[in-house]
Amino acid sequence: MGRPEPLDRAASSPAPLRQSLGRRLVLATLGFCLLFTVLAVGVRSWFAWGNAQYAMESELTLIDQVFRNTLSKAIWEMDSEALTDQLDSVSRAAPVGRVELQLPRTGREPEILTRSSGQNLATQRAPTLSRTLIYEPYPGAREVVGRLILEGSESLLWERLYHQLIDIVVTQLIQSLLLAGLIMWMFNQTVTVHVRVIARHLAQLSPASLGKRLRLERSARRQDELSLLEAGINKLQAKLSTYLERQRQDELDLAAHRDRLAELVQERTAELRAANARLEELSRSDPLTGLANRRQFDELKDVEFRRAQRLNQPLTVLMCDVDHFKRYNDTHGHAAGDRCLKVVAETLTSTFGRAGELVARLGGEEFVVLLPGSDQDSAMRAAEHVQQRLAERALSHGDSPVAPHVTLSIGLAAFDAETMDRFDLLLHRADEALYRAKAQGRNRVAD
Ligand SMILES: Nc1nc2c(ncn2[C@@H]2O[C@H](COP(=O)(O)OP(=O)(O)OP(=O)(O)O)[C@@H](O)[C@H]2O)c(=O)[nH]1
Repeated sequence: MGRPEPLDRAASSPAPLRQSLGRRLVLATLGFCLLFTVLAVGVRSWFAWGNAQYAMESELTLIDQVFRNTLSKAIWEMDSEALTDQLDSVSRAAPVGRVELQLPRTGREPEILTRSSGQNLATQRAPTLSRTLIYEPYPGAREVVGRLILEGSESLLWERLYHQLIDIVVTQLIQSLLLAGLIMWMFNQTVTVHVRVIARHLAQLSPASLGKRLRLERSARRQDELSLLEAGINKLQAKLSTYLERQRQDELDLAAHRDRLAELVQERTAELRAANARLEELSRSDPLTGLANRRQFDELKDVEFRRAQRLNQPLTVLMCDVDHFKRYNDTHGHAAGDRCLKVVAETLTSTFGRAGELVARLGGEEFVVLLPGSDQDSAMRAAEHVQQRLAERALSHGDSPVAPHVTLSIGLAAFDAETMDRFDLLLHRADEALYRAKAQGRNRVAD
């Protein structure tokens, strides 16, 4: 068995990852976190600004409460030195950017005394507190002595916001980065690791390993999309395995059928060959005696004749005819006639059994013997020997004037290269000799 081939060669090793899901998720999370950080910083800064304004307003209120009575008293008593000291003290307070004291004068514009911290900006985003100064020289007598306007220090506001802003940005960034890291770690632990296991499993899959189930290394209690994917892959493998097994079985059955068919074809071919050989033999042999028939004789006679011509070898022909065979048939019956013909055939074949010698039945009670290599004398002796052997068989012939048993008349002709240029002439000579043998009284050999 060779090494099992992966289902798909292209998938045998996973392609290198150009972009991992985890990396994309981290980048997206980071982008989102940065956007979120910017928005959160903006919102928190807005609230921080509001809180700073509120805090500054509280501080100004406190300053107002601290200095209101002493200022009112200094104005009432027209103690300009104390008033100046008080104003300077108020303006030196950190939250105060500018302080203005309006002193009403009868029939004239109010006198305005101002102090600035020197760092105040012109935009006036800082809170402003405006209070009426009232002095009570004795209980129940309330006198309005002026108006105190406290403007907060905007530069201080910005400074405080700046410090808060750094805190906000740093904490927000840390939050975002921690969140992105956490998401990345969780995604890696819960998804990416298992997706890689699935990809590796699929890449190593081959027809031989279809039975190996995919198992994700995580709690079996988890039932989510990855569980669906795991179950789906295992189900698909099982189906594929069944399908391949059935296909393998079908192929085996098909191969068995094919082999059986090939055997049958071989058997039939052998039978046909044998039948053809048998037909061929039948077409070339006499069915009654089994001797060569005229067709086979005609095929071989010319071969032997040409060989005798070429090699200048002797060749003789015996034409044999059963004497008064018609009478034999009439006396003993046709079936006995058949048996008689068989005995004559056996006698001939047992006498002429050498290689190249051919005994054929030309038809009826007429036989021919082809004797290559035999000259006239030896052929004569052989012919007489046949007659003798037939006589020994003593086949009774009840109506033969020649002998009480079946006899043969034989005409003999030898090949003569000078007078015979084709076989028919030799055969004709043998026929003439047979005619002479008959004419001379039958049961003899004539040449
Ligand atoms: N039983 C049998 N008889 C056959 C067969 N073929 C031919 N014969 C018979 O052989 C006989 C031949 O008769 P003829 O040609 O007159 O020859 P004959 O009687 O031998 O006379 P001669 O040749 O002059 O001695 C006929 O009666 C044929 O019917 C055969 O296959 N079987």
